[in-house]
Amino acid sequence: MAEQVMIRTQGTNPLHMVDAFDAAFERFALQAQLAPREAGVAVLRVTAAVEETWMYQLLRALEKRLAASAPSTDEAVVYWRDVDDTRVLSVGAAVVKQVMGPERFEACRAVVLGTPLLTFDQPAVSPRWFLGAAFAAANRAHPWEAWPDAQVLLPRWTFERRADGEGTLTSCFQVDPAANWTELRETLRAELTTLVLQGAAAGVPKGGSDPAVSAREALDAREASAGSVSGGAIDRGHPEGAKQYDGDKHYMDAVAKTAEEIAQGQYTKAVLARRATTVRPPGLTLDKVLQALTNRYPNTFVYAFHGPGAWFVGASPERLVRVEAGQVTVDCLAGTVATGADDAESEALFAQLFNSRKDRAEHQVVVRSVTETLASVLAEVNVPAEPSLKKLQNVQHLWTEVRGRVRPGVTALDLAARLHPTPAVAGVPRDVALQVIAARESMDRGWYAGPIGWLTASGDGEFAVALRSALFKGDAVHLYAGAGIMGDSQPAAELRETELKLQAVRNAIFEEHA
Ligand SMILES: C=C(O[C@H]1C=CC=C(C(=O)O)[C@@H]1O)C(=O)O
Repeated sequence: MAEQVMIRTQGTNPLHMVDAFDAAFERFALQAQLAPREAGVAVLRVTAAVEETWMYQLLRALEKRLAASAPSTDEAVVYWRDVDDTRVLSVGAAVVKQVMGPERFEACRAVVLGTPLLTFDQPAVSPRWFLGAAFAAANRAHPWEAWPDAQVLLPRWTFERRADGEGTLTSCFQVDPAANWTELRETLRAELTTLVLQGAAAGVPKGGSDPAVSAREALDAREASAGSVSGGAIDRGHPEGAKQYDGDKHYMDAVAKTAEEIAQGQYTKAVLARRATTVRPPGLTLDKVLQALTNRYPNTFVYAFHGPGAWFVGASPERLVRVEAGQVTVDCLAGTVATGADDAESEALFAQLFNSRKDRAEHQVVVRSVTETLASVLAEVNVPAEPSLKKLQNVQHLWTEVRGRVRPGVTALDLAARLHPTPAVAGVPRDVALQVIAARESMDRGWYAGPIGWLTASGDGEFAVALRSALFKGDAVHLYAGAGIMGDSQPAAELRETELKLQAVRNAIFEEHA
């Protein structure tokens, strides 16, 4: 039996999760049979020591498994790490809905609020639903073919670890009054055991560490260790892969034309983005990329969403909205300058940014629009008089944190749907900016600059704007970045700015070559 096998780890034996879950399941099944209810999704949560290393290793094993399956396989896997350093890894789906069309957020909301959840815990457990969405509901094009306009997901397994080390395992699964509890228990137990062992096995340091080693082999290999995440070797022969820019000249022409129209007073602001495609270094695993992103950009949301044949990965500095117990927080992020070689240079550069008329105007457009959008749905809105600094490893931004109190019944998703797309990624007026973007970018943004994050049926949740992101598809990595264009924008400067932003993910990919 799995629980009798010693899995040697640096921390806690991850198999304890199976026993904790099993005991909770037994209690749940008993209560459910005593108090039969309608069909719905059962929610079980147990306290569990979820090791960070094990999470990365499980992700590595899952990536390997998904790469070996059909290219269209869109099995749900989400990694999410927030600015408070809570890390979440979810696998599988109890409920998943992919939505196309402009009513996508309403459709997702209906799924979340309309799914009956069964829990006997007090207070009731309100599990995280993950949601990811494209920048625009549009015909998807390369490299986003087959990706939905939005996807909402109630994971089957969610492993969570907070910064203070507290961890939980949450399981969601369909039940009905006629459920065969014995069978269900066996099925879930076997699934969880496989996941736990896949995570442990991905760290086995035997002869080059093959993450594909199966759970069964891991059981046999009693030496299994959940130790270091040394990962696959990166081909040092390709320092930056075959770098290929999809049209620098095209981008600068688009900026020039847009700035001219803005200077003529046709509209106020538009954010133009571009894509750069690079070759994925052979042997590079996503867990390494996520670790590198977290180390480099600790004050960002680090994420990985698995979708049809690809992974959407990034480290976003911008919170679209957070709702927690009625408190709302929204980031306004716009206005960018490079980080200097040392603190003094960084401060001097930030002072330039702070005093730049163009950047302050670009920033203020976002603050005004966000404040106006929130005014009608929040009971109270607080806006600092001046922007402050959001400093990242490679860039610095003007940042205003808007706070408020939500009116009853308004959810994090409602606010995200209203705010998206903010002028930090679209422009002002919104409809004109969206037309300019569609006409000038000549690419599909896909999920870049869309809202990604989580919500619960009780209305809490947190969404980031999916910036500093890349789509990992086959051996290609498609990186995305944009810049806010104003009437006095200089094409070469905006190109440089997007280049700095593209480096966020590129540097994490190639850091092994530094
Ligand atoms: C559109 C992006 O950044 C936004 C967020 C911060 C600063 C921005 C800027 O200065 O243009 C953008 O509004 C991106 O990273 O692709």
